[in-house]
Amino acid sequence: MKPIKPTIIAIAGPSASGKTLFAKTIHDELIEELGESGISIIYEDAYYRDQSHLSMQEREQTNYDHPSAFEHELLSEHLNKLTKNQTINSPVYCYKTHTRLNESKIFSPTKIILVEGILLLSNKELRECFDIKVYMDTPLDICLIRRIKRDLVERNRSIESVTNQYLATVRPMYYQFIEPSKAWADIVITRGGKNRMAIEVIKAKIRQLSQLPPQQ
Ligand SMILES: Nc1ncnc2c1ncn2[C@@H]1O[C@H](COP(=O)(O)OP(=O)(O)O)[C@@H](O)[C@H]1O
Ligand SMILES: O=c1ccn([C@@H]2O[C@H](COP(=O)(O)O)[C@@H](O)[C@H]2O)c(=O)[nH]1
Repeated sequence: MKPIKPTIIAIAGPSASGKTLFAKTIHDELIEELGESGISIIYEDAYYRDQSHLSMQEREQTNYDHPSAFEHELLSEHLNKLTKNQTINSPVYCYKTHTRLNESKIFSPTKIILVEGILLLSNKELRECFDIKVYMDTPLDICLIRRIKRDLVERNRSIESVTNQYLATVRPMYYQFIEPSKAWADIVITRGGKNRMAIEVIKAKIRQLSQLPPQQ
């Protein structure tokens, strides 16, 4: 029997808008039903360019909110392979050292692939890989509060480094690249990663797609 072509769903939007929480909630609530080969998540952040050739001071100056910080060409190559039911070796990124780890993650195609990241809809090649494009439209001030809390606890940051980075790059790049990319979205979600109705709507669509017979 011919394997089903994976359906790729992008979840884009500003940093700390709830993309990860939204994707993980959908994944965790469907994994038992769909099984390991049914649904998985890929993170755009894993495709930040390696910076091990730079000093720590130089890495701290990088604009991580500009499209050039990502190896989008590798991500679109990987998504194209997955749609052909090929396995990929996904990079692993570390926020604390701002580098890729010396390891990769073997990632096998699943029927549904959720891809989450800030700049997924800003890149034409990537957009062409997505079957459904979702944008988390959480107000920027709410995102900032959540980002401060998260980055202090999970990403080894000080309040000063989070606020400096926010003013220097996060906020301007949001207005230049992320907010305009909303125009490409099929579905715009308000109120972040806990919007229960939005979670249920996407789950229902995934269930419907998962029941389709193999394509001829
Ligand atoms: N609706 C919400 N209410 C409260 N906290 C939330 C909500 N959505 C997300 N968060 C929290 O905000 C932080 C950032 O969310 P996250 O999903 O990591 O955002 P993103 O992946 O868009 O950067 C996390 O600590 C998460 O648990
Ligand atoms: O080394 C790094 C890499 C990324 N960032 C920041 O992360 C966010 C994107 O991740 P989210 O999970 O969507 O928040 C982006 O805004 C970068 O500024 C970083 O600080 N350091």
